[in-house]
Amino acid sequence: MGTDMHALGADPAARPGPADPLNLREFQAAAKSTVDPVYYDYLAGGAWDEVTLRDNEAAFGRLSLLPRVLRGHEKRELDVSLFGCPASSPVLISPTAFHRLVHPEGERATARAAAATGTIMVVSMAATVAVGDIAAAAREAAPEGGPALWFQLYLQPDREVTEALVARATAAGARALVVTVDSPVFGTHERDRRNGFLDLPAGMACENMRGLPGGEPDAVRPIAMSPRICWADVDWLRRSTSLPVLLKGVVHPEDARLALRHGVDGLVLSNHGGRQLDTVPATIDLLPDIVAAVGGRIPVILDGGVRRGTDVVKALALGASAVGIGRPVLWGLAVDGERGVRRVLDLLRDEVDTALALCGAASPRDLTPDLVRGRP
Ligand SMILES: Cc1cc2nc3c(=O)[nH]c(=O)nc-3n(C[C@H](O)[C@H](O)[C@H](O)COP(=O)(O)O)c2cc1C
Ligand SMILES: CC(C)CC(=O)C(=O)O
Repeated sequence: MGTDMHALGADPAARPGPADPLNLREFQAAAKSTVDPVYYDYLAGGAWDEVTLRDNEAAFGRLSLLPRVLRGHEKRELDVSLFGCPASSPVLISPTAFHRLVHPEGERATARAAAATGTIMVVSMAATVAVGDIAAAAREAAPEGGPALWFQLYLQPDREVTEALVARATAAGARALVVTVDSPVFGTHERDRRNGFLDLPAGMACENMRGLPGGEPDAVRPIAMSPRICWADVDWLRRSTSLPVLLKGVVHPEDARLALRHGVDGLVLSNHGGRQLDTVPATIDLLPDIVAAVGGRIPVILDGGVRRGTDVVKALALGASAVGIGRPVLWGLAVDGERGVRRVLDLLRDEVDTALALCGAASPRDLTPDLVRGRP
């Protein structure tokens, strides 16, 4: 056959075996069959009726792509640079808690896969491996250039505790702070209530929360979600670190404008994968308004429901600088540890590459809003 049909098959080492998942959905199915159903429900679930959870994915399906033709590009360039971090694709790893629930290596394996593929990983404050150990694992996998890790933070009511967390992340080499602001209280996950999943199993803990000020040297402090947190806390953080500060979970255009006024460096447009306030719109539906509010002054990264290269292309065309994936990384990790996460990242990168080519684009910069249409 003259075309490079199934180019993946060209390299025997990269060729998937008959049972290997071929796309992110197949990874989800494979994860579901291996992960303890209680933990699977924790990963999969959303808040209350899970309206937002479903809509994040459904909304991508309601959009069509209208490609351009005859553009004469030979190959695509997927690299992006965000806050001085070069990345091999516009897809980054959104912060998710508790990776050791699905694989004994936990965040270490995820970080190795991220480093090996040149992917930015946002480490969750609720990681089951300490950020310093995650960074060490990433350095082993890709010694040159240092790990492209960012650190996700819930601002703690006790500023001394937040300060200690920021100091740890900075010492580990984190290149940006992602402050999650959609969680003044924890959303209600009824699947977890029904299953009685209220705490981590013995031997697992939020390692970043160990030995913080005000506690015993080895004690693990609970993560506080506090409705008292306000813009003054963002101002304080902005003053107390030289790292870029992003806010994750801004969905209202007025808050996007406020973020600019408070000197925030970037936004992650996110509804927490439908796990906080239910019935918030799908993030892809909110993107045009947030992009308009920001007016190109800071990058907007979108997450929620990204499962295909076409989803990535739609978000970039509508003005996102990059997208994040949450659950798919955990599916890859559950199925095959570091290799599984690598495969998830590689599959999505290949899909983005093909979708760009089919849209007549040579890079994310060529994607414009006219390529996206609402379905009639
Ligand atoms: C199991 C799980 C744990 C999560 N933990 C965190 C977290 O610790 N901090 C945070 O800001 N967001 C957390 N999120 C939200 C993700 O960062 C992200 O916004 C969401 O998963 C994106 O949607 P997707 O899973 O559809 O890709 C979590 C999501 C899941 C599914
Ligand atoms: C431990 C939690 C704070 C993690 C989280 O954000 C989530 O499960 O959605």
